[in-house]
Amino acid sequence: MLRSCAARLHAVGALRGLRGCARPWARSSGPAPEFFHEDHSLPKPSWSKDMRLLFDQFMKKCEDGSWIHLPSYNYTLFQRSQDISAFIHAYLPTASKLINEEKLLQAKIFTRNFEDGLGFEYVMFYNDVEKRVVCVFEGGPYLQGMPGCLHGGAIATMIDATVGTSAMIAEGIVMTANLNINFKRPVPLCSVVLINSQLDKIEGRKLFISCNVQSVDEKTLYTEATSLFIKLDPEKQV
Ligand SMILES: CCCCCCCCCCCCCCCC(=O)SCCNC(=O)CCNC(=O)[C@H](O)C(C)(C)COP(=O)(O)OP(=O)(O)OC[C@H]1O[C@@H](n2cnc3c(N)ncnc32)[C@H](O)[C@@H]1OP(=O)(O)O
Repeated sequence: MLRSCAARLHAVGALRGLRGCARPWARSSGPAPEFFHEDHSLPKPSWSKDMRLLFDQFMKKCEDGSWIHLPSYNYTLFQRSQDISAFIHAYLPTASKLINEEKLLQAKIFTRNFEDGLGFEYVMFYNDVEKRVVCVFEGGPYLQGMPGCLHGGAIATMIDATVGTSAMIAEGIVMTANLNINFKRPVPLCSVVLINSQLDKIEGRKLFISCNVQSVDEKTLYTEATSLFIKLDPEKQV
């Protein structure tokens, strides 16, 4: 069990471009530039007290191995242009005709490219036995929708990132096919919330993952969501 979990996390690491991880579609290998390796899921001066407290609580749970802290980077999906190109041609051949590969070199994960404390601050933890990913998330002032509230698109983004991480850990290269969200209460801007995801079932290439967003004291249920992810099949020519 531990070995397969480690293998899947290794695969997620590969998706995130960790140094030394195998990338089966990659045509080249070699060291990545250092800036790829700053882990943005570690405490920063901009984090609130609640964010730090929850980070510490989950890190404590990691000590016996039941939970795993998932690192997070802000760089492009892959380290070299050949890798990007190989990935897109293997998995997204139809889309590849419309993609400007030069621009791809500037691509970054958009949740990780605001100045510290202004946008998406988050850290995720994974429990293999329970098939859960929990995200501790604080949406900064640049994510405002209605005055004083977090933009619904920002909430949807973080739900997608959380359930997407769960799907990638389970099955590797996946895409969101369906994301169904009920916004039940507005999320106060700059408050910390817990995004709890649960892998419900896998049927062939389909992964069903549910999710909720709660206040830190778990008294307020802000959002509920269900999602469907599809494991990409290179034979299908999406
Ligand atoms: C690789 C990532 C690296 C990331 C690096 C790390 C960074 C950290 C990131 C954190 C995580 C972020 C996660 C973000 C993830 C996105 O946001 S992805 C972006 C948004 N999604 C998209 O653009 C997907 C667009 N859609 C598609 O490309 C295609 O529809 C799909 C989803 C690939 C499926 O196409 P397909 O492989 O041809 O599947 P198809 O054979 O049609 O259907 C397979 C089955 O699924 C069912 N199905 C398909 N679609 C649906 C649907 N919408 N509703 C219900 N059933 C459906 C079919 O009915 C079929 O069922 P069965 O007949 O087998 O029972």
